[in-house]
Amino acid sequence: MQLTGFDGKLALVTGAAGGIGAAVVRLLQESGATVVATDREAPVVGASSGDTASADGALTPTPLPEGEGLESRGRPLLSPSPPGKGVGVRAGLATLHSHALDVTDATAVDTLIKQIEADIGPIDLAINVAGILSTASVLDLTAEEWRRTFAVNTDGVFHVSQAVARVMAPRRRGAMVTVSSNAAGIPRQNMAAYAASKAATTMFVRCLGLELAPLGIRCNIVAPGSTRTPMQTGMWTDAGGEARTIAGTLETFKSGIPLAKLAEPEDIANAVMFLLSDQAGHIAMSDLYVDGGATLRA
Ligand SMILES: NC(=O)C1=CN([C@@H]2O[C@H](COP(=O)(O)OP(=O)(O)OC[C@H]3O[C@@H](n4cnc5c(N)ncnc54)[C@H](O)[C@@H]3O)[C@@H](O)[C@H]2O)C=CC1
Ligand SMILES: O=C(O)c1cccc(O)c1O
Repeated sequence: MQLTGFDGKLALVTGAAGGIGAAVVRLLQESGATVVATDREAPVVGASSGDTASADGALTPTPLPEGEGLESRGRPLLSPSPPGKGVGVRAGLATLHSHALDVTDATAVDTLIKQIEADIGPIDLAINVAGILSTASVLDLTAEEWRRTFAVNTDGVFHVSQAVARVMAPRRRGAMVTVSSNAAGIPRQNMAAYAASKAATTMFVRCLGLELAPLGIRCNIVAPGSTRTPMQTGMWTDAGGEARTIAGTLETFKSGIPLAKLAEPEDIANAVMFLLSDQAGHIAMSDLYVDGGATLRA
C-alpha cells in the first residue's frame, strides 16, 4: 500500500532531535512533505545525508545564530534516506526547516506557529513527539520533577495542539498525531509522574479529537513501548546508561515484549505516517499501540 496525502503538505514536528522525532522527520521528507523540525535547540537539518547523524540516527541539536528568519534556516535536503527503510511513500525532495522550540513555553509556541503560517504556509500536519522520562519512586519523587514532567509531556502537547487547532479549524482540514506511551494505561514502578503525564495527554488528545473531528481534522495517538532511542538506552546499565531508578539491560527490557524485540524509531514513525495519511482518513480519536504486544501480555 502506498501511503498518500503528504506531497506539498507542511508538517510541524516537536522533539525532532530525538530518536523517534528524527525518524518521523525523515519519513515525512521522503514522502514529499515540507517539514518544520523543532526541538529545545534547533535540530541540525540535513542530518540524514550523513553529516551529523548519530549512531541511532538521531539529529544532533545545535544552537543556531540568533536573528535568522525561518526561511534562512530551511535548506533543501538533497539526499533522502535509503529507500526501503520507511513506509511506502513516494521519495522526493522536500524542504526541511529547523527551529528551536521549547514546548513548555506557550508564548513561544504561539509565536512560532504564527511565524510558520506567515512565512512558509498553512500547517497541514502536526506531530507531538517531545517528551521527557522521569524515573523516581513515589516516595522519592519531588514536586519539581512532577511539575517538570507534566510541563513537557502534558502542557507541551496542550500548547502545540491548541495553537495548531486554532489555525486549522477555520480551514477545516488537517491531521495531528501525538506520541504518548503504553505507560499511559498501565501502572509502572518508578514511573508515576511519567505515566500520569502520558495518561493526561492521552485523554486530552481524545477530547481534542472529539471537538475537531466534525471539522474534518483527525487527531490520533501512537503509544509506543520500549523503543531504541536515547530515552530508552539511557536506562541500560550494560550500554553505559545512567544508574537510574529504572535500570536494566537490553534483555530485561525485551523480556516483557511478546515480539521479543525492542521497537526501532522507524517502527514508531511508520505508525505516525499511517495515521497522518489519506489511508487513515476514517481514523480519529484512536490510540495505536506499537509495543510488540507488551500491553496485553498477561
Ligand atoms: N523510547 C521509548 O522507549 C519510548 C518513548 N516514548 C515517547 O516518545 C517520544 C519521543 O521520545 P524518544 O525519541 O524515545 O526520546 P528522545 O529523548 O530521544 O527524544 C525526545 C526529544 O524531546 C525533546 N524535548 C524534551 N523536552 C523538550 C521541550 N521542553 N521542548 C521541546 N523538545 C523537548 C528532547 O530534546 C529530545 O530531542 C516521547 O514523548 C517519549 O515519551 C514513548 C514510549 C516509549
Ligand atoms: O516501556 C518502556 O521501556 C518505556 C521506556 C521509556 C518510556 C516509555 O514510555 C516506555 O514505555
